[in-house]
Amino acid sequence: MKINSVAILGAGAVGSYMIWGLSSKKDLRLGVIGEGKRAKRLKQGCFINDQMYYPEVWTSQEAHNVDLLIVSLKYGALKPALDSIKTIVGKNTTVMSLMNGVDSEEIIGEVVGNEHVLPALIKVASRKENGYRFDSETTIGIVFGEKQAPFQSERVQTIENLFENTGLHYRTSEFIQEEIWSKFRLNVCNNLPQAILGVGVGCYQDSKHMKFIQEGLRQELEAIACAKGIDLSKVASSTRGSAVPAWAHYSTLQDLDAKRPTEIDMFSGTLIKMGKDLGIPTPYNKYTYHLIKALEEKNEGLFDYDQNDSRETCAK
Ligand SMILES: NC(=O)C1=CN([C@@H]2O[C@H](COP(=O)(O)OP(=O)(O)OC[C@H]3O[C@@H](n4cnc5c(N)ncnc54)[C@H](OP(=O)(O)O)[C@@H]3O)[C@@H](O)[C@H]2O)C=CC1
Ligand SMILES: CC(C)(CO)C(=O)C(=O)O
Repeated sequence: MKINSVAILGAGAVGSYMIWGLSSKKDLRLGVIGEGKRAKRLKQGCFINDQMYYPEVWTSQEAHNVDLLIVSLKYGALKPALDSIKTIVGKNTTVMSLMNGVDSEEIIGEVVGNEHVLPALIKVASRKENGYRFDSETTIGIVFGEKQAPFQSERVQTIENLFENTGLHYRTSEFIQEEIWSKFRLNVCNNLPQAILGVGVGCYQDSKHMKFIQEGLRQELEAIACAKGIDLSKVASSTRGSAVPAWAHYSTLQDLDAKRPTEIDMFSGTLIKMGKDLGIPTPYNKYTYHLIKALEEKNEGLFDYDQNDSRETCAK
């Protein structure tokens, strides 16, 4: 088996890493999904690390039964794109979601069948800056694998062959669910408190208060993982091996800074729902969820009160 065609749904920061790597692959049909204005823009090329790339631009129908579909959407765009994913996936399509969080695979699996979905995650720091930009050398890259044996399945080997000699960094894992949850822990514990305070990631080392909040989030997440049978001790700590400068802003803070909606529903929102189903209290996540939602409202101008606003709210 060989992969002859790959479609990328979400040609943003993560999608650009995949376009960059897979464009070097001879004999591969590489397309990005886009319709209307987005298609028009994508046809002008994708500017990545100071170079222009021209993947084909396909509608969902044109991409039907592609060998590999890579989903790299923001969480808020996933549900609106499910019809498109359903159209793209054919009998032979494998779907790999590189989205953060722990439920994109399940959401996609519900509409296309879980047998099409190969669980995965990506560790990359890619950002919108004169096109998209990342450091390919320091990128940890894609981790993927079967949920159960045989781990070296035909589709795993086929994807390894696809990524070979592309410059993409990748590895396979026999503990993919734990790997995904470990990345989730990294995001929930590091992205969220710093996003509320609006400071670099060094805050967890420099402030015992920030560390305290981080710990609260971590304990709730680990209790939920444990109740779901996810043994996080099976994978090395996801923070090990990736040096991050103290000033670094993870994606949630980047979203707030750019006045974009965050993916808080995918982080604390999912944990709150899971906690409710499992009878596990999640007060740190609830507080964090509502504060980040309120910061989104602040960005939308909800609290732009002015001196002429005559409404009275509470007593002095
Ligand atoms: N950025 C990073 O370094 C990392 C991000 N992640 C995760 O990866 C996921 C993607 O993030 P990121 O790449 O940063 O997000 P971006 O916003 O950069 O990219 C998402 C892309 O999806 C496109 N899109 C939205 N809806 C559709 C649709 N219906 N059809 C086709 N394209 C669509 C958007 O196009 P348009 O702009 O036209 O709306 C945009 O280009 C998130 O879950 C994130 O948490 C994981 C690791 C690192
Ligand atoms: C931590 C990082 C950069 C790792 O890929 C990420 O996922 C994020 O910023 O949300």
